[in-house]
Amino acid sequence: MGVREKLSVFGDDYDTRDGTGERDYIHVMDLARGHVLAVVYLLAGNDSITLNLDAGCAVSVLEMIAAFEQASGQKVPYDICPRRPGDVASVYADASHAREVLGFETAFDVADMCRDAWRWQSQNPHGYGDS
Ligand SMILES: O=c1ccn([C@@H]2O[C@H](COP(=O)(O)OP(=O)(O)O[C@H]3O[C@H](CO)[C@H](O)[C@H](O)[C@H]3O)[C@@H](O)[C@H]2O)c(=O)[nH]1
Repeated sequence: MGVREKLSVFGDDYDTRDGTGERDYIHVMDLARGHVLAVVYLLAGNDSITLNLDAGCAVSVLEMIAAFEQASGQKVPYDICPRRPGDVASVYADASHAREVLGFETAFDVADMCRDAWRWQSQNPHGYGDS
């Protein structure tokens, strides 16, 4: 925010709810907790398995922009641009395996993600810096 003049939204003609790309976003705290549950599972002597840690639902680019505007109280200026080469319309995962095996559930939603991202960004406008 305040660095680029506008956000480029890569395509609004996908076969999705609003035409923009959909992705399955997860709060970093949920992701970390999922990893802890996985370590506990392995330390209990269980075999290695492959599973998804995710929210299990798709959020579009325009929905994410709206959530970020809500969290920040600021307009996010954007342009609709051509599709980005290689992008697919919608990517989301099946969260049921992690729920059944690890008891994993996400505790945070997109509003929480935007709120926490905005708080960090506001407090660290230039990132972590060099120190
Ligand atoms: O400035 C931007 C950036 C992203 N998007 C859109 O936002 C969505 C998410 O884009 P990301 O680049 O954040 O994530 P992707 O899921 O498309 O791709 C990421 O996850 C992939 C694996 O799923 C690969 O690791 C890839 O390199 C990595 O960028 C897409 O619909 C993309 O078109 C925009 O509209 N504008």
